[in-house]
Amino acid sequence: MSDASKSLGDRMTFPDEKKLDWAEESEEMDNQTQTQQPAPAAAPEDAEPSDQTDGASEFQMGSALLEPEFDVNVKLNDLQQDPNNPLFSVKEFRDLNLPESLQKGISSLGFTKPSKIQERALPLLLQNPPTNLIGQSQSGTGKTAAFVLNILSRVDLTLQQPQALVLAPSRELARQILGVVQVMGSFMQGLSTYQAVPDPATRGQAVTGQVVVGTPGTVMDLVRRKQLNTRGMKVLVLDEADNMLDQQGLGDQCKRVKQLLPKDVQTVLFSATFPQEVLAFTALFAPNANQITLERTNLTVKGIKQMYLDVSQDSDKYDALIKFYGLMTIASSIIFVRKRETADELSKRMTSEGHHVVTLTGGLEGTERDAVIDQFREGNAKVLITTNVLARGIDVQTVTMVINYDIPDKPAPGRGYVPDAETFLHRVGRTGRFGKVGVALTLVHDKRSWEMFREICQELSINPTKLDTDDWDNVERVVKSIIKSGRNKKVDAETMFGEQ
Ligand SMILES: Nc1ncnc2c1ncn2[C@@H]1O[C@H](COP(=O)(O)OP(=O)(O)OP(=O)(O)O)[C@@H](O)[C@H]1O
Repeated sequence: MSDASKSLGDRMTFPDEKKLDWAEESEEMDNQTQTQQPAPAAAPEDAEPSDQTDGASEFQMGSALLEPEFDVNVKLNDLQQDPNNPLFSVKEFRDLNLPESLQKGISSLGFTKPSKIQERALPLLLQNPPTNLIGQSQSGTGKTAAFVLNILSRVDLTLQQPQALVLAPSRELARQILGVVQVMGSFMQGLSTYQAVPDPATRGQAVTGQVVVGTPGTVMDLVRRKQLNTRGMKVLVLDEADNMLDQQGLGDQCKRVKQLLPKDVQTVLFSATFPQEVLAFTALFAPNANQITLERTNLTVKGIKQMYLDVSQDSDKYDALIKFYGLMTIASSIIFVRKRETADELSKRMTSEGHHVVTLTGGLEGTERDAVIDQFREGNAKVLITTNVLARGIDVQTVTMVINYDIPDKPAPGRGYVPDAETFLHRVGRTGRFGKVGVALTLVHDKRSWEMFREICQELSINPTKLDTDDWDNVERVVKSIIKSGRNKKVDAETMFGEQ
């Protein structure tokens, strides 16, 4: 029996009781369903969105985790020929009726064929009169290009006023999306953009950019101070929409912003996750929307190889992490922790031992955050330690490993903290992007963390491979073979996809 085909029970056995600290801690689219609503005869009245919110807010190992570009291209071609893969499409970009300038923009980004979400969402987005859309597809499958192409095809270059607004949950994601707008629109003569994130340098300026991308709080401030005129807005996009609408503060701001836009604004919501309870009120935010949704069992990205390290206690996590890094070459990696303090502590410790790491948390100033993420994107720093602030949307192609140093959790009314499968999925989705292979490593250190991880795995139908810290040579062998199986495009379906 291959490792991949063992049952969850076989592969996720309880850690050795002797090692446990039992104390509780304080702290594809063939399966993708597409529902097309008939286009409303007249623009629908904006329903008041529900206020039902939940509160919250070159280490070296035979270069195992360094992918040669050629390999990746060959594999991408193969994946895009496989009808069961989210990157597959029947159509070519030229079949999507996009203007010549955008075809050039697409080529300049190096895209040859659309992914499924692009192929399916774009015809729905581009139809007239415009209709709302709720679009779901796995992490790293090209949702950004889908909504950016719609926006750019609707911008009237003769009008120097804001016409489209994209809201994102973090400063880094807003900056990244703006970058895509700029490259994709680089052949649209006269296109102007505006980055609406906290920035003392632009305070007080009137916004004239045709495409505005920002975070909800800053956009709200700009509208309130009458710097951003919303009258000419034709498209509103919420990226990571489930997260935006599910959080008390962010959700309220998004709703307020929407109320200030023209009633017939095309509302577009994208995410890799739309939990059932959130879908109900996203539908109120984007009434009569066409919907492209995924079955819960299809949310995981097959190229992301799931593993876990079972250590004895919380205080052993650090040594295990360092040992793991010592084994291999990792192009770039992201370590997710629960709290800022852990990020700072980990960073101090790793730095003092000669590792080059950078840290990004909500505790930094905007300009510091920009400097850190830019350093990481440019490859000047290979290890990024962060909190959930960067769990969603961030696209850095060189990231071959994501580490869950702490297992993601969320508050649940009356139940304290419960495992957060959505955040897990978004975190690990920072690797394995658009057909690349990546590794997601989760650290488990006691009964509670093990149970949380098991719940997440069950919810997402993940069958992770256990790495035994008693035998590091074997860890190296296991990791190598798992990655190799993901790389080899000729491996049988079970070996490649059977484990998740
Ligand atoms: N058609 C395409 N061909 C090749 N590469 C593409 C294509 N579309 C998008 N990409 C690339 O795929 C990567 C992931 O795209 P994107 O960031 O839009 O994913 P996403 O679906 O929004 O993911 P997430 O859910 O994590 O936000 C980007 O680097 C993007 O440039």
